[in-house]
Amino acid sequence: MAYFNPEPKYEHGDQLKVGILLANLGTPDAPTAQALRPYLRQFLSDRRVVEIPRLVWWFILNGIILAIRPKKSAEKYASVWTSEGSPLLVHAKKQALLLRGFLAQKIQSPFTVELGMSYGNPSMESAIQKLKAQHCDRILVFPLYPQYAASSTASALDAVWRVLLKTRNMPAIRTIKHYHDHPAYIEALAQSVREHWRINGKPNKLVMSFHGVPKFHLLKGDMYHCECHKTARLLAEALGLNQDQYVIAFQSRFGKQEWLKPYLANILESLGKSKVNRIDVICPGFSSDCLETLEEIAMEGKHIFQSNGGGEYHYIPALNESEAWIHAMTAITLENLHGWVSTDWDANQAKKDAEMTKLRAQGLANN
Ligand SMILES: C=CC1=C(C)c2cc3[nH]c(cc4nc(cc5[nH]c(cc1n2)c(C)c5CCC(=O)O)C(CCC(=O)O)=C4C)c(C)c3C=C
Ligand SMILES: [Fe+2]
Ligand SMILES: [Fe+2]
Repeated sequence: MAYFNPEPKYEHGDQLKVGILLANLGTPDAPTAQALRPYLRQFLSDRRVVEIPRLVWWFILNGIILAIRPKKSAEKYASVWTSEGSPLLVHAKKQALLLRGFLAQKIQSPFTVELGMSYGNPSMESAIQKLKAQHCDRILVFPLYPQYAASSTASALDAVWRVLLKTRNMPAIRTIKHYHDHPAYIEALAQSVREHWRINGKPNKLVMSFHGVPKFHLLKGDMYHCECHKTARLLAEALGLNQDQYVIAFQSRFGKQEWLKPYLANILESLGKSKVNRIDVICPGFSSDCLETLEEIAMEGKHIFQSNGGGEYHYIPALNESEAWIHAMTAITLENLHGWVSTDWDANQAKKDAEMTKLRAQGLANN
């Protein structure tokens, strides 16, 4: 079998395009143990996700985790699965469609948008092949993680590089590292909170929960923790919250190692025990609702808080397809496409420049 992927047929004169590759984590194909096993194997074999010596980890993964977790996780997935499929994939597909539509209002040169996942389907390979088939010679990779983490953002990029290693005619590549402090992203979050408060009134505390990672990632130079804190501070500022009105927490601890603290479960337990009347929980690091938000936060989190004596518990949905978020995605994309596409701004500018040139030639303009 050939090592390199076949190149699409190219005729002289075929139009070259810019490709925008939305990259996300991925999800199982079905909420069943059979579908969970290959998904979890691929996910948990990623060295960026689990950094335990390979041989030791091989025995733990195959002997213990893949024997127990698929069934347990499948039950959790079944509780959030929709008629259209896994929430993560359903939202990611809609975001890709909407982004294409919003960009079409702004970009005047040929472009396209595809979605690729680090684990599971649609794979990064299939996404890049679709871009190549449409003659994309320049690709912007947009990982849908606001805060950079080696275990999420860099894993998505690794998946892209693995495909490119087998590509003969390499496209030019640009990548977006993060957008944790982008004003349009912060504003999209703030708008979703304000809208929730307009309908439901305000809570006693806003809990901002981020996906956790092992603590040693931070100690070894992964700045994810700092970026989560910056997002939280900017969101609190946008909402006019003082430090007593919000708290930051990290969720989804996996395994026995120490992870980033405070753990969400401990925060919810102590807020419950303090008999707090109402808390709202938002997950600013998740651009789409998924297992981690709909099951762990909206269901499990509520149970922890209320079984410890807490009152009302509101989960504020992820940004999903909100207009402000698609606007933010559009802004972030356009900022990273400078020089690769012509926008309506460029076209207007070109028109103005042409008019000025004409006026100057006629001696009518002074500057
Ligand atoms: C084993 C360690 C894990 C690290 C490190 C990790 C980092 C990390 N994950 C996300 C986002 C998501 N993770 C999701 C599911 C999920 N995460 C882990 C483990 C680690 N994640 C597992 C084993 C699973 C699978 C589900 C389960 O069996 O519990 C999801 C949801 C996917 C879905 O289909 O809905 C997301 C999203 C980030 C952003 C991150 C690092 C910052
Ligand atoms: Fe995770
Ligand atoms: Fe989790």
